[in-house]
Amino acid sequence: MASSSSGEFDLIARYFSRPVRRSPLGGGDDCALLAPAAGMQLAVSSDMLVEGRHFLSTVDPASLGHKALAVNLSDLAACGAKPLAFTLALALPAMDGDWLQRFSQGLYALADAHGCELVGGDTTRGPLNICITVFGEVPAGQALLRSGARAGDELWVSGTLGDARLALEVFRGTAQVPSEVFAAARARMEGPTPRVALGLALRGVASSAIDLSDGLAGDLGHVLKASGVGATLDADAAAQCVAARAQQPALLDAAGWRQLALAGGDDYELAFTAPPAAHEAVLAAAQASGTAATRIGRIEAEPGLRIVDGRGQAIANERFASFDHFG
Ligand SMILES: Nc1ncnc2c1ncn2[C@@H]1O[C@H](COP(=O)(O)OP(=O)(O)OP(=O)(O)O)[C@@H](O)[C@H]1O
Ligand SMILES: Cc1ncc(C[n+]2csc(CCOP(=O)(O)O)c2C)c(N)n1
Ligand SMILES: [Mg+2]
Repeated sequence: MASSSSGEFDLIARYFSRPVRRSPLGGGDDCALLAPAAGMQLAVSSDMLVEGRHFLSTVDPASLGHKALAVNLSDLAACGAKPLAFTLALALPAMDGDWLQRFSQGLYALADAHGCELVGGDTTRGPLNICITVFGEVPAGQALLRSGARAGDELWVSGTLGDARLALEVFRGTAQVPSEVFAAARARMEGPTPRVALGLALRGVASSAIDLSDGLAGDLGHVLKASGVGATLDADAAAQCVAARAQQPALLDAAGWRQLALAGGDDYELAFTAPPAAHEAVLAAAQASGTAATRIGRIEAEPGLRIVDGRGQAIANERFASFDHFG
């Protein structure tokens, strides 16, 4: 039922009603209409951001708008899907024009960069909460899945790991780092880059993929389970992917860097597998998409995740717990 004030509809009209060009119908009716091209499947994913749990109340609203969409686009990237459209469900404690202006700026900037149109949503009063559903398209049967890893495949990760967690620990007061290290880590925490171009380039190359949100070790476990395989993961190779390490190598010891890389969370990178014969094709996909790709292990027939150090020795005395809302 409509609210008694017209504020809700003014808000939607002012901040979230740009005309759509690629979809047959955007917001304003009871449903939006999408028209994926012939032969394409729709890829659909939802991610919610809750104040205090996914972001701090002090975050710049433009960053929040960016991140709310980025974490969703990251799921499309993991499936090798091309972004088409998204919906935005928003609970707001109050009507704050300045906040909404900046939030929508950050949101639309990333949406425009990916040709992904806002086609509808829902707006209500309540504790600050942002839920986006993205729709992408992928040629039928070509989506990258968690279930495709095979024994003998190489295991790869894109970009950098652990820096978002480092920034979170600084905000929590449990870590102290030089200001330039904090600035870079904070940018990764508040402004992740969804690896959409890499996901597209990995279609037909990667055997499986997942995006990393809860932490590499835990998220990799989903791939292993879905694929019915195991893996050996070189924790020190993964730990080389922490960008802060290049800036400040002595900040942590080897175990500390491994913790950030394997159990940091909030990375929004892709972990993916590919047969050794596709090694050069993976490097070409990484180069074509302007994203680093690092080999961090191998898929094996024996179930379970075996975490080793750079010399191949088992690491048994470190726990790599992934983020769990109810854990
Ligand atoms: N409330 C729900 N109802 C139905 N399915 C759900 C629900 N919550 C999660 N799922 C499904 O469970 C799976 C795991 O959900 P999760 O939110 O952890 O996704 P993810 O991609 O692994 O992580 P992230 O949300 O960080 O992207 C997904 O396939 C998701 O669609
Ligand atoms: C204030 C604050 N506290 C903690 C975190 C870390 N964090 C929250 S949810 C999540 C996993 C992905 O979420 P989901 O599984 O819901 O998609 C991570 C790593 C943060 N970013 N901000
Ligand atoms: Mg995901």
